[in-house]
Amino acid sequence: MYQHIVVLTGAGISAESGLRTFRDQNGLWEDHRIEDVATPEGYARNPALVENFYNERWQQLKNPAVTPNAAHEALAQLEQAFTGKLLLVTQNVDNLHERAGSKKLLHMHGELNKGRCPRSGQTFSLHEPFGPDNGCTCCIPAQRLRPHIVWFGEIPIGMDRIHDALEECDLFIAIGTSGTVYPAAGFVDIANHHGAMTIEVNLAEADEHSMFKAHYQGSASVTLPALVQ
Ligand SMILES: CC(C)NC(=O)[C@H](Cc1c[nH]c2ccccc12)NC(=O)[C@H](CCCC/N=C(/NCCC(=O)O)S[C@H]1O[C@H](COP(=O)(O)OP(=O)(O)OC[C@H]2O[C@@H](n3cnc4c(N)ncnc43)[C@H](O)[C@@H]2O)[C@@H](O)[C@H]1O)NC(=O)OCc1ccccc1
Repeated sequence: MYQHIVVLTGAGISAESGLRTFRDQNGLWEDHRIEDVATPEGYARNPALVENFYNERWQQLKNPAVTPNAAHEALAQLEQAFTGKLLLVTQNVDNLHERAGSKKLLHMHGELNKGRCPRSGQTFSLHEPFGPDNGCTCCIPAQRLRPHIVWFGEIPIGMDRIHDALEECDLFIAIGTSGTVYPAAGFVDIANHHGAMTIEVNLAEADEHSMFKAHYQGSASVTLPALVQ
């Protein structure tokens, strides 16, 4: 059977845990302009606006009602049970995968509960909201921590490791992602190009131009446990 699996997840896998997606109805981009809150230029223009955007999402993630769902758990169980190579690449900045027990995990777009020193690049766990008084401990004077998030126009994290895995994998599964943002949206092409089986799991029906060899329509928390058991 399969020897090397790469899984890619998007906001859809966390929707049933109560976290908003970006582009669905009532998505984050409905009441926030990408240019203002998810670009380095927007941050330079108005850091407080961007900090509010991430502080709100950080507070929501700390809400005890927000917990990993059956889809997160199914991936953690797959990692435990699978004897081959596996890499879980997430575009999500929430920590629901690691809270479900996933370890072979790469946050290609950063993490909500981390801040980064704009001068040294060092990251710090977030213990208080972003703001003018929340500075690094690696510089004198302390630098205002910026969200450890990959914004539009910035290079995603771990691209070499991801490319190596995509070129070797024999199974690529994409879960709860709209496939609208690159380079993540191009991973299926790389996997196909190397002869891998490519599967999409999404609430929406398959797009007619889909590059995936198989499509499972349904909610991640129902479809994924059935698929990976
Ligand atoms: C808009 C788009 C066209 N623009 C880009 O792609 C840009 C520019 C670009 C680069 N290459 C290109 C090529 C062509 C055109 C444009 C470009 N890309 C970049 O700027 C990237 C950086 C992009 C990262 C931006 N940051 C994010 N997130 C962090 C922020 C934050 O979280 O605040 S992107 C953000 O949107 C992306 C898409 O979101 P999804 O997760 O897919 O969520 P969405 O709401 O869209 O969809 C939800 C899906 O789930 C489904 N669903 C819902 N509920 C469920 C459910 N219950 N069960 C199952 N499925 C469900 C829905 O049906 C839907 O399909 C994700 O990546 C997400 O992280 N950087 C870069 O390219 O650097 C250079 C480079 C690259 C490689 C190597 C060297 C240099």
